[in-house]
Amino acid sequence: MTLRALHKPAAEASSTASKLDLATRLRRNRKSEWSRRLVRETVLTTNDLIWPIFLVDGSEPRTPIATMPGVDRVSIDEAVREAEKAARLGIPALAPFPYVDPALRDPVGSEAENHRNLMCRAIRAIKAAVPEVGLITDAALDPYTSHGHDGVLTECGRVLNDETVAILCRQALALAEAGADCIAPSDMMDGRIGAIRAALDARGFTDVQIMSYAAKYASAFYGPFRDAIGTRKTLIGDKRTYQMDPANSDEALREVEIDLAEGADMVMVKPGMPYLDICRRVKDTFGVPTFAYQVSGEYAMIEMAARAGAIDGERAMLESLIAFKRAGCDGILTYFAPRVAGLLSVAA
Ligand SMILES: NCc1[nH]cc(CCC(=O)O)c1CC(=O)O
Ligand SMILES: [Mg+2]
Repeated sequence: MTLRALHKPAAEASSTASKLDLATRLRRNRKSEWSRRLVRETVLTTNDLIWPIFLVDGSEPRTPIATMPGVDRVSIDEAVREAEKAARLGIPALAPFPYVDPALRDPVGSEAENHRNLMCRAIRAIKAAVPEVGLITDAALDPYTSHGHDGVLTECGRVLNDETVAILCRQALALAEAGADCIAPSDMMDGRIGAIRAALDARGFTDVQIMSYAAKYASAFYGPFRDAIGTRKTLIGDKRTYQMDPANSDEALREVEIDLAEGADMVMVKPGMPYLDICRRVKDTFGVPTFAYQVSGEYAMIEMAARAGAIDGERAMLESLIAFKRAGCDGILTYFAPRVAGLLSVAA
């Protein structure tokens, strides 16, 4: 029986059952699709999407990532195709991440400063072909270090803050020089936003934006990402001396406040779904462009559960993304970006 067949006249539907005397019945506004559309408080649009992609050198155009079904590492040529796809679908920006040849990794991440590295070559190629798609490029050393940390590691296992920030500034300059529109420091060193802003400005890159990974937690949900960029096996220890404790919320506001004072144009909360309370507090407190990263482990949970038949993948994807909008986010970094954009363009 279809839903339409259930729409019987009220008189016929009500009969002997005893009636509650309710002035307000919230279900009235939910009774049909037109009404649900009318009272909907938030919308998800293609303008809300940032699409993270993984780059790799070599002869293969695409290599799969076992823990992220449906997401591949792509060559630079293929990344240009992805950027063209983003433009076609109306996705505003891409966030590329490199799988760096292990032979190029060293303790201080020197390859990050190489103006001819994989990221810089990809940025130039994408910007030459599809200049209208924004490129939001990660500044952090983990793809480039032999130990997988986001900064310089001492022999006794400490990640050095100020030494790392100096390198991040040079990395940011290489990215900006290659044509990056926005630098996204994801390392969680103290003071890096101000230092990167000053370095960019000193070299004339005053229009290059900074999206700060401001409240980034030491999370188990980054597992598949570390497979994608090849740091899961090499990472020594964990990142709890620089990424935030999942138990903290007030501290996230301090992180955001400081990054804004240092010149961040946009801020990010990461991971996403387990941290929607943080998104809401950040948006309510500062009223600045606020983004969330629906990270690799969140993607994997939804996608793998869907492939196993446990949940409806398309609905779970859309529900997870509208939740970010409801929590106050202006946009979401999500591996689902092309799929969602495809759906939204069909719906429009
Ligand atoms: N600078 C590292 C970085 N940048 C983005 C992610 C994770 C993104 C994801 O899981 O999708 C990470 C992982 C980490 O901190 O170990
Ligand atoms: Mg900070």
